[in-house]
Amino acid sequence: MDFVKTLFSTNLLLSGATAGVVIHQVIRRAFIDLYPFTTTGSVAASHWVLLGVFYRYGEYSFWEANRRALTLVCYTLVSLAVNILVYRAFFHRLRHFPGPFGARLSKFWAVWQTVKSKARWYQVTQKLHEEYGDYVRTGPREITIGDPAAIQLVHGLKATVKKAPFYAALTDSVHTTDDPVFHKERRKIWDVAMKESLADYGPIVEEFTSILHQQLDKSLGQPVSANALTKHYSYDVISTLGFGNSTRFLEGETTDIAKKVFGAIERGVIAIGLLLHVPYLLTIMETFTYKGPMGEFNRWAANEVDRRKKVGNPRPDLLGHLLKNSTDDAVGRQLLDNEARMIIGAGSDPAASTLALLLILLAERPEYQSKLRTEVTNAFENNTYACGKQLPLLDGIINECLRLYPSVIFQNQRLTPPEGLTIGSVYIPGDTIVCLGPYQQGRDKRNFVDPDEFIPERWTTRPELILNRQGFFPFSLGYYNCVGRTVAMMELRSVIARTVKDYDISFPKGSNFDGKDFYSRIVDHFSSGVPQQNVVFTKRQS
Ligand code: HEM
Repeated sequence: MDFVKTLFSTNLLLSGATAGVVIHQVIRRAFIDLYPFTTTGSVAASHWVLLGVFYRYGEYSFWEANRRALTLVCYTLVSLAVNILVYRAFFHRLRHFPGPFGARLSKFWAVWQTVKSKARWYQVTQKLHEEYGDYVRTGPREITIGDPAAIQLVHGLKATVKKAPFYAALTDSVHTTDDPVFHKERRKIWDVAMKESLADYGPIVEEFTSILHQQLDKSLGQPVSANALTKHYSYDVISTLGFGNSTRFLEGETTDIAKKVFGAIERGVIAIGLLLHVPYLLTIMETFTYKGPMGEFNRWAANEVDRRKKVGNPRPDLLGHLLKNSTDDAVGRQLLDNEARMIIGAGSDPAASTLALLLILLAERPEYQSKLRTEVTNAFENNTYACGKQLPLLDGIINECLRLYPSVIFQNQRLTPPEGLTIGSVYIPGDTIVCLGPYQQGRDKRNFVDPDEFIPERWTTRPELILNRQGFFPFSLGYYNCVGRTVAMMELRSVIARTVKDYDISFPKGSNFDGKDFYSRIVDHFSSGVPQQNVVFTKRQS
């Protein structure tokens, strides 16, 4: 009975309802969801404070004081939730933007759409643009933009936006930070590291392409997984460029630890694809999985940093530069561990996806293999090819692959400055997350003629098929663009040029490859996940 009396106490009900209104007004513009532990801690702390107040100043037993404190906290939370939902639905500064009703209320709507679309959020946003236009509200404080006029304002060098809270949800690195000052300082170090070693990276990339070919020679005429082959290649290359220590996947001499680590990365990116809509869950996941599924990866990266510190490296590597430029304390050490993981995560998956797609696109189009072969053969000097070298059709094929299927398919979320952002006649209020991605722009009729068609000539002999070149930014743009772009292009050029020169690429006999179905199954987990596909390599007579 006491319990029922407490539960229906008018005083508690009114106090809770009022507290909900007040708290909502205070936190309305803040990203409290970025601090899940502080938020949960504050709720728990408020229960204990209220218990103390009721016990000390009210004439209640401990258990009654506890009941009243709990009831008041619950009423406050319910009132807060109602306030938040009503405000988001009808009074929010983004209320004039069209979009599905559920998206106004919570980002869990986007999580649900991701689940329903089998991790193809990029297809969901594409449909939303068709239904609602260029500016669609995809979250309580999020707008997805399809308007090409916004590209430079969101990603260009003069953009006033910064990285969105998603980036701050993960541990600090050059990529995962929303602090522009920290990013600028750290990015300078990465840029110098890349620039100083570029000439040394070329021969390393070529060496691994030779190893890849040695492996192909062992399985000529047999089905080979394009996904596994390119993943092994990109892991081996990036672990050597990054740490001076190849994972040796291509040669099949890898360790169990490396296998476990890279299995953990694959599971990790799937979780990121789902949870990037709710960054606070990413923070929680990262905290609790340090010793869990991703723990193996974290420990491996930390060991690599230790090993690299001890042994030095006669070959130039990225970590060597970062070591020289990080403080020798706990903060510097943590940053190095985070960036060691970054090197592998950012450096392997996107390059592997693009390489796999290039092999599949070429297997589908033997006519491009023969055109490319002519171009590449003429570019060989003394029987060698320098992967830094641009070739028109080769780069056209790579560009067309990245335009149609960008391997970082994430919409590069940004946050508008407090004064907001104006694009033509559209005003987006301050502190809004804006999403503008390479997939949607690459497929836009305002940027490309026949945008869904694979036409490499638009980059060579048919420039009239490109209406707005700015619509092509698979490596992003501006200050936050890809630091590894040149290395990535070296890998793509080296593998594709040399493979097409020496091999015919085809699908296994009787496989009836259905391109429309295959490409529609590409999934979106920050980088793109390419469905499993076998290809066959046949050696050409030189
Ligand atoms: C085909 C291959 C690749 C593609 C398509 C690609 C694409 C991108 C894109 C779109 C971004 C911006 C992401 C964002 O704004 O959240 C990015 C950032 C980044 N990429 Fe790449 N990338 C590739 C390969 C590489 C390689 C080989 C490395 C080498 C380590 C690398 C390192 C990075 C880093 C460190 C960043 C963060 C840069 C910053 O925030 O300042 N990427 N990449």
